[in-house]
Amino acid sequence: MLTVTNVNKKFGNESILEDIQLEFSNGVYGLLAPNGAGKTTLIKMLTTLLYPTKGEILYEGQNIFSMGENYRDLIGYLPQQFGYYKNYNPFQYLQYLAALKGISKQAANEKIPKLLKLVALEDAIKKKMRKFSGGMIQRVGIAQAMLNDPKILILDEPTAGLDPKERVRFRNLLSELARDRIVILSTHIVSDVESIANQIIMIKDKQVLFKDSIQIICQKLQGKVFETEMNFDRVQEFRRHYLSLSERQENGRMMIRFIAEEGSSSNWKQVNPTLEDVFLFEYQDHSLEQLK
Ligand SMILES: Nc1ncnc2c1ncn2[C@@H]1O[C@H](COP(=O)(O)OP(=O)(O)OP(=O)(O)O)[C@@H](O)[C@H]1O
Repeated sequence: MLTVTNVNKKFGNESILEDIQLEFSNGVYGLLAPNGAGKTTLIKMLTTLLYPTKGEILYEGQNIFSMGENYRDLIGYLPQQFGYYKNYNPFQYLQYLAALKGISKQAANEKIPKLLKLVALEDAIKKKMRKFSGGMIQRVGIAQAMLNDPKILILDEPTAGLDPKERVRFRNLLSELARDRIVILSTHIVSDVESIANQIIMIKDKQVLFKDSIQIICQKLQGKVFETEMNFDRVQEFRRHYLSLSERQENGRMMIRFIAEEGSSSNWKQVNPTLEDVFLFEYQDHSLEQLK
C-alpha cells in the first residue's frame, strides 16, 4: 500500500498542490486533470524525484524518501518523454538500461525477451528503433519501466501520439499488469482511463476533487445531463443558459448534450452521465458556477 498524507507542494511561493490525501493498492488508477493541474508534480513526488514541501508518502508504512534505493527498486516509471537511442534495437536498449539499473547480464538476457513478448514486440527485437511507430516506442517505454518487475508502475501521459488501435492494445496491457501491482496512469484524455481505471483521481484547484470509481463519480451529475435538438439559430441563446457538453449536426438540426439542474422541457431527454461529462463540467469556465 502506498499512502500520501497531507502532502503540499510549493515552487518558491507558488502553491501547486495542497493537502493531498491518497491511498493506492493493486489496480489501475487514472490521474485525470487538465494540463497544468499538477499531475506531473504529484508523480515526481511519488517517484522521489521531488520532495513534498509538507506531508509524507509511505510505502508499506515506510517513508519512501528514507527508503532510497530500496524504494526505487520497487518502482517502474515512464516519464512524459523518455530518451531512447534510435540506432539501437529494443533488445540492446533494454540491455543497456538493465545494466544501469544494476541487473546482471544473465538475468537481463532472460528477462528482456519475455518483456518484449509482453508488450507484443517480439517480432521487432532486432529492428532499429528509428523505424518504430509512436505506439511501438511507448511499448518499449513500458518494457523498460517493467525491467525490475516493479510493484508500482507509474506512467505519465503514456498515450500521447498513439493511434486508436494502439490505445486499445495499450489499455489491455495495463489491465493485465495491474493484477499484481499498483499502476498509476496520468492523462488529460478521459477515454484513456475510462475503460481500465478501477479508480479515478481528479485534481482541481490544487486539491483532490475525486478519488472514486467512475460509477460513483458519475453519480454527481445523475439527473442533470440531457440531450435535445433545436434549430441552429437557437443554439447561441441556449448556450447562455446551459452548459453545453457536446454538439453535433444531424439532418439540419443541432443535437446538444448539456447540463441543467432539472428537466424543464418535454423535448429534453435525460441521459446517463459519463466521466467525460463530469470532466467537462468540473473544468468548465467558472461562469456556470451557479449550477453546482
Ligand atoms: N520546477 C518547477 N518550478 C516552478 N513551477 C513549476 C515547476 N514544475 C511545474 N511547475 C508548475 O506547476 C504547475 C503544475 O505543473 P505540472 O507539470 O505538474 O502539471 P500537469 O498537470 O502535469 O500538466 P502537464 O501535463 O502539462 O505537465 C504548472 O503551473 C507548472 O508551471
